[in-house]
Amino acid sequence: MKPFLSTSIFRDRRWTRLPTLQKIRLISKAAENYQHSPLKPVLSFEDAGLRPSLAQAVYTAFPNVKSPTEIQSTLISSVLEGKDIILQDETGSGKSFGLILALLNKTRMIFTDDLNADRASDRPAITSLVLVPHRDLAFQMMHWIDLIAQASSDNPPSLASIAQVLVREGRRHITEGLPLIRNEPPHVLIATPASVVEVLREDPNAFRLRELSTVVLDEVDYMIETLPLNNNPSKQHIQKMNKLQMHPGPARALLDEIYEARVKLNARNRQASGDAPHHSPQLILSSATIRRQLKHYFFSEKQLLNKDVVKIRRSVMRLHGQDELATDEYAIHSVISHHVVVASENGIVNIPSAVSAEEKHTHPFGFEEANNGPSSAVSSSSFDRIVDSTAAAKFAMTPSTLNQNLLEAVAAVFALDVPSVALLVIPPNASVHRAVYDLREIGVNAFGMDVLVQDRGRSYLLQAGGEKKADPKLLVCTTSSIRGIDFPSLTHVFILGFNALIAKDNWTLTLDTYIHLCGRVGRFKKPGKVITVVDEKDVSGIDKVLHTLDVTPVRLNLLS
Ligand SMILES: Nc1ncnc2c1ncn2[C@@H]1O[C@H](COP(=O)(O)OP(=O)(O)OP(=O)(O)O)[C@@H](O)[C@H]1O
Repeated sequence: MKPFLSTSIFRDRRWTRLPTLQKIRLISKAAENYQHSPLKPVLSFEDAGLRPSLAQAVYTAFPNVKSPTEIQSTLISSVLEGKDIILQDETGSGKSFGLILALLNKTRMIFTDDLNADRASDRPAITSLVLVPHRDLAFQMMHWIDLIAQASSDNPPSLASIAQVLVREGRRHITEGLPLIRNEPPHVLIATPASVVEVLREDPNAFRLRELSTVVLDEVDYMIETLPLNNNPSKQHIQKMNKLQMHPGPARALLDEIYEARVKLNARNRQASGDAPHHSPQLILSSATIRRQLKHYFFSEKQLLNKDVVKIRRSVMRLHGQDELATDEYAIHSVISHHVVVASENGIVNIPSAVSAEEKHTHPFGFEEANNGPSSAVSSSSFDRIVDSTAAAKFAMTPSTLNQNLLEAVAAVFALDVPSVALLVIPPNASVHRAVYDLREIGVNAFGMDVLVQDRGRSYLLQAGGEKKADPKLLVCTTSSIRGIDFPSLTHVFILGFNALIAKDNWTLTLDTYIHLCGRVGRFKKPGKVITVVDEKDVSGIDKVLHTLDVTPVRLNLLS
């Protein structure tokens, strides 16, 4: 038998042949025609299809989780029926959580190897591969699974055989986790696409992708880059398209590899009779923001999906045309209040277009009591643990590239308004270490976010309350590690350097970035504040984003 991946990009780095421009221009009829699945009524997790022992462990591990949402009911039963799924609902509605439960419930894949005529041996294989955009989301999912396994009363197997994470981690070589995966293949492998590609390049037999039962792409639109559909593309647009096909990125490359057979079958069957049957592995795409261009990629350009895909969605905020739900049903309009602070040498003020909270009828916040006075001073010894002393010495000698007026503004609002924990999101190319250093220099209790470290994120993965703490924390991260992160006790998101988040020539992407950043609060309809801190030249940019999303900025009274 031909060794798996022997002619693939993982070994010799040859890329798939470029589709013609004409093909790219075709807008799929299949993508336009497929139907939404009717949502199932909310019953219990057992009724949705979870084993009673798994459902019981979920109730014990997550006391707030009492029954599935409509979306989760429909999702769990569709996953268990083996259907391809597109899952789209607003941020914080429980998509990832529902997915993990459904995957844990799937039957474990076991293969029988014929060692010789007399002896056959059963070999457990990886049942589901969950692809996520960054390591923190992988570890967050792993944490959920760990809690469920611990709460399980039916003597579960080792955690490693239930789930493992494969991501790039500091100086650790990516292949270091491989022996464990080989010896004890997990039921669910959670990985970033880049780490799977990297491992398979080094060892094409590291794991058998063809034996997978399910492949999930959570935050799919972040991992599969697509360009807006354009029937009259400019030269520049065509150049970008060609570049994307020459350098497809790890998620695209991995899907090409896993679904090679399905793509061929679909192409043949569509020519013959219009649609193809399912071909394993089951493919699940999930995000709050799945736009037309991405569907076009899966249905037309790659022919990975057919119209028999199950589309599960409740509320999708459309950027063009009519929304399906009343505006106040979206968390972004109802429970999240949006603020824009303009910082300059002269101080900080509200954006001119902001209205008062009374005019906006904002949701009353459960954390009204302001934390007056500056946040606790940071001792140099605790500082050394967070930014190592060599880095600190270097930072002290070099000017920061971060705008200090903006940092001062964050520090002021943080000190006056944040009861327990807030997130500060900085542009993808900015240094988290440097931002933490600069913030600590002005007295802010800042940490680089890391869900593996207790006081930098791990302890916030479960806490529900937004109660006032003596030493509120500011967790700093970049836009590339924010997707899907769920800190139930988070009340504030600060966004810095908004200009760097504006995607030139891709307005939808800019809007989606804002939607996901502010989606860290307002989760499961809990109130939260998003505070974008800009300098004067970026006022019109953020105004345009808010206006397009039908969001009215609210004045922060503490500035007046
Ligand atoms: N049925 C439920 N009842 C109560 N809480 C739930 C339920 N399902 C999920 N949650 C909680 O909702 C929170 C958000 O879940 P999750 O991260 O899965 O949302 P998401 O839709 O994937 O968000 P994003 O789009 O930002 O990735 C989690 O804290 C989870 O524990």
